[in-house]
Amino acid sequence: MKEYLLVALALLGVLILGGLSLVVPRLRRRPEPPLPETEVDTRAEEDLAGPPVEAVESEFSTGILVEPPVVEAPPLEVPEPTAGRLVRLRSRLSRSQNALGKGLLGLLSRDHLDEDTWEEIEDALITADVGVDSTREIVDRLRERTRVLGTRSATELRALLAAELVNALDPSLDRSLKTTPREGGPAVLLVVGVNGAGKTTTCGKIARVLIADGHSVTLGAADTFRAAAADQLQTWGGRVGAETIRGPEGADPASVAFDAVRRGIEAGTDTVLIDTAGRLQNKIGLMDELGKVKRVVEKHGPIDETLLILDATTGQNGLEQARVFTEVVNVTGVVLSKLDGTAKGGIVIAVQRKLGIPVKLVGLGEGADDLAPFDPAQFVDALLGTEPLARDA
Ligand SMILES: Nc1nc2c(ncn2[C@@H]2O[C@H](COP(=O)(O)OP(=O)(O)OP(=O)(O)O)[C@@H](O)[C@H]2O)c(=O)[nH]1
Repeated sequence: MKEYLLVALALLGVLILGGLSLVVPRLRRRPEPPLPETEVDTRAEEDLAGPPVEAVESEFSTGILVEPPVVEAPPLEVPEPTAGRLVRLRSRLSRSQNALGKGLLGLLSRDHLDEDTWEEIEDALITADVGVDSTREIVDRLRERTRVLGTRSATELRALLAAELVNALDPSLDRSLKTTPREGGPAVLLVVGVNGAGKTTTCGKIARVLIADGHSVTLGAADTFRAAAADQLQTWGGRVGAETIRGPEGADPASVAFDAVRRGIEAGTDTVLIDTAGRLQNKIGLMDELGKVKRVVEKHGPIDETLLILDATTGQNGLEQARVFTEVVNVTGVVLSKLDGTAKGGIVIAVQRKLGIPVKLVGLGEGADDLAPFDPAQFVDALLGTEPLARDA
């Protein structure tokens, strides 16, 4: 019995060894799976493998990494610096320069400044939309100074005229934009004005001005009346990397404005810029809507700056509309858009004088960087077509 057991065990051992010798070479010969070559193969493998895990470099790494396809975002634009823009864009004031500057300088070059000439000077200023009161003041001062100083040469007269125009623009006014963030929150800028004045375009340009000056910006598309306005604003923002907060068409502008400021706080942006709708049929409607936007935004904190966009080509008519806005919101600065499209650059003087609010920026074209910080002396030089040195002489 014992012998049978030993023989059976020996046979079993032989069988096991024989079986192994058949299986092991096959395992050794088994080919490596092919490396994925196409994106489709890779995707299929990834699908089987489950969610992707971070690649870890190890001794087992094949060294072949298959990069995911790269979707190229359009490169962000770098807006032009704002310093010196008015000087660079001075040729855009050529219409006004031809009508006002050349005319005035021609009159002042006459040999004899008689009563008729002074009247013609007055007419030229009034035609250029300087406004009757401002014109009288400018001409009276100019006459007085000419008499006292005994000025005769055309160059001296030009310098005196330039000085009076600068004086009428009150160079002491603070024209800086209040864009420095407050503690715990961004600075908030509200942009108001009638429809077509160039609000959305100017909002986009202001965002670029701020970004050029090193600020981060969140845009609020609270002009929910015109669906395209939000698209337009988003396109402006996208070009310089500013996020745009928008609501559905016809949404409550106040809630969009509120969300934009909240987003600005969360994202830690420096400035929130809110575009509003101006398409309101009457003063009551305007008061209601803008008043609500203001109240709701102020739940986050005070509004730092309210900019009124005025179309320079509407001249004195625009001033009446402007007054309505100043009654509803506390306008802290005026942006005169489309100054390139008028021969009546004198409107800048009238606007400031009538509204008592500084012109802070001027629009000088449809290009993205055609918005310049306003500077009275540079503006007058551009308007008269004189070089700064001639005025200072
Ligand atoms: N030439 C010139 N055109 C300008 C200037 N600023 C704005 N525009 C043009 O004015 C037109 C109206 O501008 P929008 O920004 O759409 O005006 P809006 O006030 O937002 O209009 P609504 O959204 O309808 O209320 C556009 O064709 C702008 O390109 C400027 O400084 N110069």
